Amino acid sequence: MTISQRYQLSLTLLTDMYQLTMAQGYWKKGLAEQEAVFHLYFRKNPFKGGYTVCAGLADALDLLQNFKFTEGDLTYLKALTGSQGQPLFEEGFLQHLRDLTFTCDVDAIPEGTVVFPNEPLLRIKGPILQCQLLETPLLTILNFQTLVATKAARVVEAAQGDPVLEFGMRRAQGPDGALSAARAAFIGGVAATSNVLAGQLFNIPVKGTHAHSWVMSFEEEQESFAAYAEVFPHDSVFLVDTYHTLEGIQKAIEVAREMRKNGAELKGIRLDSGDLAYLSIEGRRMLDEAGFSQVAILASNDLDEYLIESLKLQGAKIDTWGIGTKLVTAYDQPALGGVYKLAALRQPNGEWEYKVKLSEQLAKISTPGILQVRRFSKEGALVGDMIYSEPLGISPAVTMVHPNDPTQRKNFTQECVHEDLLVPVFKAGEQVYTSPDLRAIQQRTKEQLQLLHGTYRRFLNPHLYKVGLEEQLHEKKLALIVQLRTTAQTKGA
Ligand SMILES: Nc1ncnc2c1ncn2[C@@H]1O[C@H](COP(=O)(O)OP(=O)(O)OP(=O)(O)O)[C@@H](O)[C@H]1O
Ligand SMILES: O=P(O)(O)OC[C@H]1O[C@H](OP(=O)(O)OP(=O)(O)O)[C@H](O)[C@@H]1O
Ligand SMILES: O=C(O)c1cccnc1
Repeated sequence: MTISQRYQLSLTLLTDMYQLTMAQGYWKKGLAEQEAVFHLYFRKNPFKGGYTVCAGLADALDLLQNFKFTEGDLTYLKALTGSQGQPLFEEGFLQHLRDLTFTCDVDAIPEGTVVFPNEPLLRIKGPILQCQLLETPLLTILNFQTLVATKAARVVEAAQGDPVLEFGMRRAQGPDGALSAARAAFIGGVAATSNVLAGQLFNIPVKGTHAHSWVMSFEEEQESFAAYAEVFPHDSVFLVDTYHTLEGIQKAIEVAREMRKNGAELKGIRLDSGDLAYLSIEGRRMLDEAGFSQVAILASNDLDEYLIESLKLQGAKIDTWGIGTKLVTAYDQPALGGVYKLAALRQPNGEWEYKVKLSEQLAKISTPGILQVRRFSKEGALVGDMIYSEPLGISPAVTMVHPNDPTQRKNFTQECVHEDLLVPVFKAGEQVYTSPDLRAIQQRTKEQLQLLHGTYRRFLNPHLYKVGLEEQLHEKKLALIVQLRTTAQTKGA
C-alpha cells in the first residue's frame, strides 16, 4: 500500500509554505514553466558509517503520481491571509494550480542500492514551479527511510545472520514514523516487525512474544507461561525476566516439559534486562542440559549495532534480536541531512545554464549540471563512483577528481565494468518504472552490501569509498565558482 492510500487524502499540500509563495512568485513573473533541474542528495553517511542504503522511492513515486491540487486544497489556500489580512494567493495563481498536471522527467536510484555522499538519489527535470513544490515532500520521504534502512542494515550486519525483529513502534516518531520505519527497516534487512498495520500495508512478516504485563497479571510467573502455552502451543516465546531471570528460565523449562508431554515444543525465551551475555550463556546451558536445545533465546533492551557486536564478542548465546527505539528513531543520528538543490536552468535560447550554490566550505558547494552517477566495479566489488553531467559526457581518460581535494584523482581502467545508477522513473509526467515488491528490495540491499568490501562496512573508522566528479564537470564547477566569487567581489568593491 502506498503513502497516499495510507492517508486516503491528497498529499499535495505536504510541502513547506515557502514553496507555495515561491511558486506564486514564479507564476507572477512568467517563470513558472522555465525548465529546471534539481538533485536530491546527502553530504555525509549517517552514523559515521561507510555507506548508506537508499529507501523511500516507492512512496516518492506515489506522491508524484498523485500530484494534483484538489478543490479542498485550493479552498484552504484561498483562505490563507498575509500580515495585512489580505489573501496570500491570487485567484489566477490558484487557477494555475487547479490546472497543474505533473509533467516532469524524474530519474532515481532504485531502493536498496548502496549509495554515498554527494550522489543524487533523485533528479527532477521540468517546470521550476513543479520542481520547487516537490522539494520538501521528496526530502521528508527519502531522508527518513534512507536513514532507517541504513541503521537497519548496520544492525543486521552486526547480527551476523541471526534474525532481527523490529520492535520500535511504541517509541517511534508518531504513527507515520513507525510505519515508514517499519518499511525502511525491512528494506535494510530485518526479518519481521511487531507493527501489525505495517505487516498489513506492506505485506511483511509480523512477529512477537508477550509483555511483562502478561506475567504480572497472574499470581505466579509459571502459571502465566503455562497459560500462554495453552493458547499458543506452537508459538510461545516466554519473557523470563519479570522477577528473577534465572528462576524465570527454570520455570520456562518446567512448562516446556509439560508442553512436550502434550506434543508441543517451546519456541523460545526472551531476555529483556540484566547482563544479556551472562544470562544468555547461563540460559543456553540450562536449556541444553534440560534437553531443550531447540528453544531459541531472544534478547531485547535498548539494543543497537554496537551492543550486538559487543554481545557477540562476549560470547552471548542469543539467536534472535529484538530492536526497537535505537532502530526506528535512528537514535544516534536522528536526521540524514539530505538536501535538494537547483543545478541547471534552461535559458530562452534553449541552452542549459549551470547553477551552483556557493558556501565558505568547498564540501558544501552544490554541483551543477544534469547529473548521473556511474558506478565502476572490478571482480564483483565496487571500486568507485563518478558523478558526471550528461550533456558534458565523460572524457576519454575516464578520470574523476576528489570533490573536496582537486589534487586527488582516480582513473578507471579497462578491466572495470560500469553501470549508471539513476534510472528513469517518470518521463514527461508519466510513470515508467514499477517499484519491485519489498522482499525484492530487501534482497537487493543484501546483494549490494556484498559488493562492498568489509573495510567500508565496519562501524569504527570505515574506509572512505571513492566518489568523485568527472574531470570536465570538475573544471566546469570550478570555473563557475571562480566566476561567481569574482562577480561578488566586483560588486562588493
Ligand atoms: N553484557 C552486556 N554488555 C554490554 N551491555 C549490556 C550487556 N547486557 C546488557 N547490556 C545493555 O546495558 C543496558 C542496561 O541494561 P540493564 O538491564 O542493566 O538496565 P535497564 O534497561 O535499566 O534494566 P531494567 O529493565 O531492569 O530496568 C541495556 O542497553 C542493555 O542492552
Ligand atoms: O528496548 P527497545 O529496543 O526499544 O525494544 C522494545 C522494548 O519495548 C518493550 O519494553 P516496554 O518496557 O515498553 O514493555 P514491556 O513491559 O513489554 O517490556 C520491550 O520489552 C523492549 O524492551
Ligand atoms: O513482541 C515483543 O516481544 C515486543 C513487541 C514490541 C516491543 N517490545 C517487544
